[in-house]
Amino acid sequence: MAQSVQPEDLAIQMTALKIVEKPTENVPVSGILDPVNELSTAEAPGEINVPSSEQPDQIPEQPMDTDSTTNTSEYLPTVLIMMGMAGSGKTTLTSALISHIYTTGTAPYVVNLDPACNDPPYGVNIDIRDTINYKQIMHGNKLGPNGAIVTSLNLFSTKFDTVLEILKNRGKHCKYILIDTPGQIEVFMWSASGSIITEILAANFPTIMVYVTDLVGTQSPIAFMSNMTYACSVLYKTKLPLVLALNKCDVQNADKIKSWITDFNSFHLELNNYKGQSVNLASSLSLVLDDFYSNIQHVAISALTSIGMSDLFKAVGKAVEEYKTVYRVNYEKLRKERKRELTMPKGKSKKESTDDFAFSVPANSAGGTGLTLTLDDDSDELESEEEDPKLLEEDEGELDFETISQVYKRELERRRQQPGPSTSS
Ligand SMILES: Nc1nc2c(ncn2[C@@H]2O[C@H](COP(=O)(O)OP(=O)(O)OP(=O)(O)O)[C@@H](O)[C@H]2O)c(=O)[nH]1
Repeated sequence: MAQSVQPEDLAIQMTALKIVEKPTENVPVSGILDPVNELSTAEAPGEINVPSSEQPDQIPEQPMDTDSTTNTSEYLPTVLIMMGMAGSGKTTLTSALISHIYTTGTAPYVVNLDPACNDPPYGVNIDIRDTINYKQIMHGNKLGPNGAIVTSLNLFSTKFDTVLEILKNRGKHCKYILIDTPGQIEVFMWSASGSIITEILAANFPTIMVYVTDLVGTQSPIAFMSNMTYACSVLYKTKLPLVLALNKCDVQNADKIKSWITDFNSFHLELNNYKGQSVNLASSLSLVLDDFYSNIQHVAISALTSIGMSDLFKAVGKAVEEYKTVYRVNYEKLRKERKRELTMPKGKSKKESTDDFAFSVPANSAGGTGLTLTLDDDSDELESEEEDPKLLEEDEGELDFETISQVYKRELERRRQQPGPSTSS
């Protein structure tokens, strides 16, 4: 049954949140300034706890271009966001990637965004579970499991500026930042917080979606098509480069799936063996997905035995190039467009082209139960912010993402001050 959460309750919970960073044994974090001091001078709204017994070692600092507007991500770490259906092998793959990255002589930085997961088999630097008590959220707000995941992510995203500060500092000393996400793709992908987190990351680092597909579970063309439809929605929602990791090749040969991806006819040939309405749908969808396949790379891997890890990293390398030449270029274009609109005199149709602005928070996009972020299309608050000259003076590269975060917080504040049944499931 649908549940609702009083926003004022969540606003109170939000203020008590702390981002906890753990430089773990497995994932040493090195050469970093004292993050507590640094963040306090940076006026970050969140707090971080670093156990004093776990102070990081020193390593020489690498040069990094801090100008986020110039697309020189040479020294920036690559963010890999692990996506995929439940049980596809995201966590196992994250573990395999960590091992592989260690063999190159560097340590990755690891973030867990799944509030409901069991202890992962690797060290995590920032774990949403250290900030949010998922069970408390579920029981305290009378939510179901998915509603509690959405609410946990929404609460966590309000502190993501603190996480970003940490990642920027730690990222000077690592090549990869790995982000594990909940198995419920739609919960992450179609929640406002999922969009905010992904977009903030993509604005600051080369960010690649690694979509993990379970080869065993996608042997029938219908199951395969369902899975690819999900992957396609991730690609078009984020517009980020996507690498398809065909996982579990140790127990299931990937040749058939690869041929379906590369050869339209071989998929249709297989479909002929099936009957029913879903076959027609799969057949029609395959026409659409042909274009999708041409935009992605696919690699057969085994997260369990580490087969294919080198190929996966090669694909990631190409995806980073794509990020720089396609995503980043489009982002800069849209950012300039957005800035031009913001500086337009009042009365002009400044929001005309923002509907298809890839990086804005979609109205009514929070989805699910829990803390639902709903921005009115003609929000006065948003307009007044657009006209705020202070905002216009801010770092151009981060303007849109600052705005998202501020709008989010202000929306919570507004709801807190106007109690009423404004969240719904
Ligand atoms: N044979 C084989 N099993 C695998 C492989 N990768 C993962 N598994 C198994 O698949 C199961 C699910 O793996 P997880 O890594 O937990 O999958 P997940 O996508 O993180 O699952 P959720 O967190 O529930 O979304 C586990 O039993 C793994 O051991 C693989 O490459 N080969």
